[in-house]
Amino acid sequence: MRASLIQIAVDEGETTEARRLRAASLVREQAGADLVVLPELWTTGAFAFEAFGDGAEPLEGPTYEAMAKAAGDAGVWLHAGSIPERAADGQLYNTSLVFSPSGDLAAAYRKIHRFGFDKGEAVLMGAGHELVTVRLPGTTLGVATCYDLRFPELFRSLVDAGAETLVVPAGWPERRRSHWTLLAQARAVENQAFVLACGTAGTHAGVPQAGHSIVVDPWGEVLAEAGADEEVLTVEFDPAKVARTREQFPALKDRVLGLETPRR
Ligand SMILES: O=C(O)CCC(=O)C(=O)O
Repeated sequence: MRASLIQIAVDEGETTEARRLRAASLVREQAGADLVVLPELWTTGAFAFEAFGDGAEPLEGPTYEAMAKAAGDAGVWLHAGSIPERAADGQLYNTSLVFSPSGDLAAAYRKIHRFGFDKGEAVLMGAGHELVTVRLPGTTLGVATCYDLRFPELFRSLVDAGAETLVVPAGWPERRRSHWTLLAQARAVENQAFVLACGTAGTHAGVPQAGHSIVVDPWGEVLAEAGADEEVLTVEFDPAKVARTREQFPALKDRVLGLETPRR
């Protein structure tokens, strides 16, 4: 399986429309790949909180249209990263879109864990509540977004739902890059799954982005890692390695569920 992670730069000098056109053209250039991944909130920037309102789109808005067409033109599965979605009731969500090679929407995932504690995304956007997996030929994707990476129970639930390849678009900041790399490897090792984590490059809202998109195999080995700048990270991997790893080192079978909290 060939995957291309498009670590696009999100800088304020470029308009959303220009970046959308550029992203669509980068997706088309990946024709021949099986799966293409874009990062989180690449139209506005994950830290450009004041742009979320104006940059918000209905689910089937301009980014949906452009990405559906690009996926169909390239004939690839496309995880188009996430958009600030404005739902019919006006609520904003950080929503990821996955398209099939015919350009049809295969899944939409509203980010469950919102980042910012008492500000930013955590107060501006609503929380998703649904796990999302997507069946591809040869593997099942489990979908999560950025800050979700810090919550292992979400990934375990995705594994229980059949996920073998965990796809994590992000807008991760440079100042916590060591956590990004460590957590991507941890999620791969503990779930015996591939992790494809695609970040952004550039600086927006004064926050330098980490870049360093990374692909980790079910044994925790880093198959490919990008640098800090805009880059397309392409990697070949064998999805059957998930089943082999889980069979040869069957740690997932030793889970003990339903532990009780001790009474004091
Ligand atoms: O968890 C982190 O350190 C970064 C999370 C983040 O930037 C996000 O979810 O947008």
